[in-house]
Amino acid sequence: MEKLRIVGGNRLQGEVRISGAKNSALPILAATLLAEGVMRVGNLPHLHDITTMLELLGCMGVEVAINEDMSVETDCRNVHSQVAPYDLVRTMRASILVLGPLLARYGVAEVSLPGGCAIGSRPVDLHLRGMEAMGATVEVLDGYIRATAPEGGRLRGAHIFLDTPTVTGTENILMAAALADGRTVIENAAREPEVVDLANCLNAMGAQIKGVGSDTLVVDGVEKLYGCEFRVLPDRIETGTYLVAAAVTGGCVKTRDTDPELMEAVLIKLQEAGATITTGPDWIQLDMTGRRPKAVNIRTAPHPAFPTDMQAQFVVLNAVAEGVGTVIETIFENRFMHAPELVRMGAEIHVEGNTAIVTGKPRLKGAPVMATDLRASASLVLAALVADGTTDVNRIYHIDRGYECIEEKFQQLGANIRRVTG
Ligand SMILES: CC(=O)N[C@H]1[C@@H](OP(=O)(O)OP(=O)(O)OC[C@H]2O[C@@H](n3ccc(=O)[nH]c3=O)[C@H](O)[C@@H]2O)O[C@H](CO)[C@@H](O)[C@@H]1O
Ligand SMILES: C=C(OP(=O)(O)O)C(=O)O
Repeated sequence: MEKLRIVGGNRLQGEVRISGAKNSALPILAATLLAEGVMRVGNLPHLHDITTMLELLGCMGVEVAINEDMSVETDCRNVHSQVAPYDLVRTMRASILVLGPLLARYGVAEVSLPGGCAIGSRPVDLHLRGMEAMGATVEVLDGYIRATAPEGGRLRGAHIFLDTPTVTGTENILMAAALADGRTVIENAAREPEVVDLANCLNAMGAQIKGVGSDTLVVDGVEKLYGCEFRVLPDRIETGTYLVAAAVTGGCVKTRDTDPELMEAVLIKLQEAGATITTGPDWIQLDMTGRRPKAVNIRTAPHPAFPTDMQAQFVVLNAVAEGVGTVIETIFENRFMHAPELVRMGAEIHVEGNTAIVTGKPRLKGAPVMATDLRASASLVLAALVADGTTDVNRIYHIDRGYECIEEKFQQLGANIRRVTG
């Protein structure tokens, strides 16, 4: 098994290129199922989850051509299956994103029910209720969601109120509504930049979506969507992770090909921690000038508030900061799996329910640690970068789901990090 071996203590300096956003690329690739003609998607990150999504599309009969610049071309002419099998869905929950497009375009979908995962139970009831509101018959049988469009094979527009602004739920309903008969209104919709990116892509394909970026999306269904060229937006979570790496090591890092407008809540907290942030249209630089960060209080909530996908990284920031920081996780019920591993590295963290109280220590100590989910893994890498001695981060397949070339990018910034086997 591969692991990352990190010797801590180097102050990170330099520039790093930010990849396309995983959480935008995945729904956009699923949306290619809706296109008549060839779709070309650019700025795709080189990640396991992207490979899994391409494999999933491939097993349904989508023809996928990968270009050297990591853009892909998809052609749905020969789609012969509307099944998302367990073996692929279990490795990537986001496979659920094919449900809406399959049902809208082909009138049927059979998608393995994604199970719970380390961070929480993560039900998909709101996705299913949305499809039912649009007239679909949905049943869960033998671990599979089996959904069928009403007679005539076309979903109907509907008024849908989401109990909670689910990100992939909003995306699934949006894709289904784009080809439905009539108007769909999605209220309490998620407003994450990745939902906006998908909506912009669908509109470029010929969809009629209004209210993009707000919590009320109005979709007038069209009969056909067409292929187009679309470039995925930059990954705000990858950007934030490299900025926190600079902050905890007292360094100065410029993230390139990113977008400061996507991450206001995170940048405000980094400034509160004592970092000097400068930005341009497509870059963000964080300079810590060798100082230790100050502890900050964090409360995760749907966009535009502080993102849950940056929570673990800020627990590490607080773990090495001056003072005490309170971190409240309101999105997922079990997203503090990094805390016990960080405690093994000398951090002082007390978790009670959805709150972690983190008392900063001047130093952490290297140790073998185990990653349990994607952002928890990233947080362990950040802790290792600042810890005394060597840390082995095990089970890094989680990291490879979400961070492109992580060791090369950190090496470029002066970190002592390498991938080892065994
Ligand atoms: C591929 C992708 O984009 N993943 C992101 C997406 O996950 P994902 O879309 O799975 O997360 P959701 O926004 O759906 O989850 C938010 C909350 O809603 C609950 N819920 C969700 C759906 C549902 O049908 N019923 C229900 O109760 C969930 O359990 C959770 O408590 O948004 C999360 C929250 O920003 C991020 O952490 C993930 O990185
Ligand atoms: C939780 C995440 O991803 P996923 O929804 O794919 O599990 C994440 O990107 O942090």
